[in-house]
Amino acid sequence: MLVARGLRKAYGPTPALEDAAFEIAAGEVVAVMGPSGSGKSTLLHCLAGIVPPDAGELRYQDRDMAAMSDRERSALRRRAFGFVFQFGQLVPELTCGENAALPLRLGGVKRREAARRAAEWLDRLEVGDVADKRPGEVSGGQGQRVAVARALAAEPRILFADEPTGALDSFNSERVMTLLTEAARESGAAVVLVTHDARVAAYSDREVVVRDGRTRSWATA
Ligand SMILES: Nc1ncnc2c1ncn2[C@@H]1O[C@H](COP(=O)(O)OP(=O)(O)OP(=O)(O)O)[C@@H](O)[C@H]1O
Repeated sequence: MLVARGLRKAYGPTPALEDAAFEIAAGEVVAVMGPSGSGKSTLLHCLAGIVPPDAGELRYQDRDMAAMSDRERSALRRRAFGFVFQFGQLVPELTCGENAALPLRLGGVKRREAARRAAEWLDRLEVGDVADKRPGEVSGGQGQRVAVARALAAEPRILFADEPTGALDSFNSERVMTLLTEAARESGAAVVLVTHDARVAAYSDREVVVRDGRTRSWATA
């Protein structure tokens, strides 16, 4: 579904990626691991078309992402990609239900239908009861589940998750990972999961380790 070869990216004199490779198939969960500063987030940002690599090949469903215009790339991100970050990044002025419906609304889905689909996903993530609350009124674990519901409600082909449980205790972390991977597998979405936590990586099918901007891949034990 997504294939990258020979990715390079430097921030000024600092190399972040040097000859990194990556691939992921539909329904696969791949953990990206490695020490702090090794290039994990940069790899995720390049794969998601957020940061343009300096060199290398990047193909989504056999389409060259480098050859796309900025507009095509952002349409692809909106339509086919979902995102979850360490801190849910919910919009504080909106209720959790409105937050979960937001990507659907931006994709042109009518308000009532978007609300219905968002509510279904909030229920699946066990946070249906906080739909009318604002993010400031819910716990970290609940907020993160809302963020996962928001990402999955839009039915992305690839979910990019950067330390999605980094701010959670171990109970919430395991629950969020279970719900996230179950939901992704059911919908056939691929998941690119950046984490430094081996317990989180254990939910993946395969691990890619980044060291000094270079990648190595193997099956999760
Ligand atoms: N926007 C930026 N401007 C300048 N340098 C950057 C930028 N983003 C990352 N870097 C540098 O690129 C290298 C790789 O960073 P990256 O964030 O990809 O690592 P990481 O493996 O995700 O780290 P962490 O686990 O600490 O989040 C580091 O040396 C970092 O300082």
